[in-house]
Amino acid sequence: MVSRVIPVDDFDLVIFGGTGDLARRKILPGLYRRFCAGQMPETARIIGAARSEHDTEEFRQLVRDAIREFSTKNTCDEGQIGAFLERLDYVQVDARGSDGWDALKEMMRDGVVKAYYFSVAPSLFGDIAERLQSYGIADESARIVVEKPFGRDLDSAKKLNADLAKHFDETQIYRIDHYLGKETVQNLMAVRFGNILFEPLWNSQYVDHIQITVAETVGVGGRGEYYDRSGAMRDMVQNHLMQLLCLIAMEPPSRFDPDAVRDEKLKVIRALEPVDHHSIVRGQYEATATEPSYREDAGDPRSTTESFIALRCMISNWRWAGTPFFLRTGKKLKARTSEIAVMFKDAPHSIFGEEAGRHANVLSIRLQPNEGMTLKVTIKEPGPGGMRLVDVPLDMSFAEALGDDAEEITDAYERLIMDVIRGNQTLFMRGDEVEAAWAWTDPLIESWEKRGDMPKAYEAYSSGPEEAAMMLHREGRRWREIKE
Ligand SMILES: NC(=O)C1=CN([C@@H]2O[C@H](COP(=O)(O)OP(=O)(O)OC[C@H]3O[C@@H](n4cnc5c(N)ncnc54)[C@H](OP(=O)(O)O)[C@@H]3O)[C@@H](O)[C@H]2O)C=CC1
Ligand SMILES: O=C1O[C@H](COP(=O)(O)O)[C@@H](O)[C@H](O)[C@H]1O
Repeated sequence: MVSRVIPVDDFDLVIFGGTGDLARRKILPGLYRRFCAGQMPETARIIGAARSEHDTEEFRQLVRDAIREFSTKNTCDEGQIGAFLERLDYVQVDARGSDGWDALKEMMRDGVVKAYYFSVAPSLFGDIAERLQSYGIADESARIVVEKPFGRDLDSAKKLNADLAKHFDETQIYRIDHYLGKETVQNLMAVRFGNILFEPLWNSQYVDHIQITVAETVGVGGRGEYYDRSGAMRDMVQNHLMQLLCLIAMEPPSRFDPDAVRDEKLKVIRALEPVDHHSIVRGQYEATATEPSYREDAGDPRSTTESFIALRCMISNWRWAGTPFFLRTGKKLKARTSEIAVMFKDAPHSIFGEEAGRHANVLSIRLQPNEGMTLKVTIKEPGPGGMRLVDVPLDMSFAEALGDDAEEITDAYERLIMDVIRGNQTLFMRGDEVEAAWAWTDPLIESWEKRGDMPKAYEAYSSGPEEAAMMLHREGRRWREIKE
């Protein structure tokens, strides 16, 4: 299978925070891969902009080092790295002052797509947006890309939206949620809406429940200070897990276009019921013999922030009434795996008698690692032993299905940046979606804060606190195993 790479229009992309961690780990290596894939026009340019002083050569060296360190799927040689670096420039800019803005304006070309990636602390978003306009650097076709976290509650998100809206139209604002750029997430829409097979079963009549798991093996060391102010709810649930929930639960949009898709996602968020405290389990990882506990990583021996959370959510609409959605995410869990599992109901009547046991179909959608989908189906056990039933997987690993092209599965960031250049907002969050997501999460957080609920301790590299397992056991269900 040969994938087609369609070059994007010529562009000038400015990365504010071009020397920072995210730019070095994700954005610049991602752009380099798009360059290698032939998606970047000959004259496209990338301008790093940050506070520290560098000349262009120093910035190029920083990017060369970043590509070598972080470009895992590196299929290019040093010659190509050199050719890519030719596209790079650097400008020293103070987001809060006047230094560098005239120089940046001088560097921007007319007649090409202008994109500005705000890979800086959110407290600088408003300052940069304001200066892009007051220095006449951004025209009405320019795009801005803003990173998470988009606020820490409804009020701060509203303020951020209002600050950006003073200078940019909503059609120019690209709020990144990198989970939306993951290959399988888009495949989820292709599978749901490109096949007749699943959609008739996609409702509470046939689906017993849905599990969304994003498990990480890493702890919060190194990001402890940021993380301790956020916790798993703000860091992962309010954005990534809710976006996955929306894509699984939404009604078919009339078209695969930005507003049609985002309108449907918004309806899901607005239909989410409040979650009471019996349906939330929060946890913190313990120390191992050699590694610190969450509280040590966070630098606060009394921290009540959760490094794990599990929730039971209900959606109040005709399609999903009665079907629980279980979400869970956490650090230092047993394996790094992200999966959506659609757990279908048992067949209404077994013609094979009680001894055949109970069998239910499961559709597992794996985001990472080993992107792919597995449908567990029931068949007759091979051999002469009579009508005995077994469950077997119908497995579609994207790597196997795509053969050599599996290498070409693009990383979320590179896909999303190319969408920005193309002017396609489908995989970006709209302002009202972000606000609706905070409107749902705020009361849950306030409720556990008011109650003084303490997170449960869990053993590092386990499946999380026992209480999370109990939450499902109480109703005769169980979590899927966390495994790669
Ligand atoms: N790192 C990550 O894995 C992730 C990060 N994010 C988000 O991405 C954004 C960037 O994060 P990250 O790269 O980690 O942050 P870093 O602290 O590593 O980098 C910050 C960048 O901002 C620049 N900067 C700081 N102050 C100014 C200023 N006054 N004017 C101009 N530039 C300035 C810094 O320049 P200099 O170095 O020259 O001072 C640096 O390039 C944040 O919003 C973060 O929440 C989101 C998801 C993951
Ligand atoms: O946004 C974030 O995501 C990462 C997990 O991303 P993944 O693509 O590696 O699954 C998470 O570690 C981080 O805490 C969070 O801010």
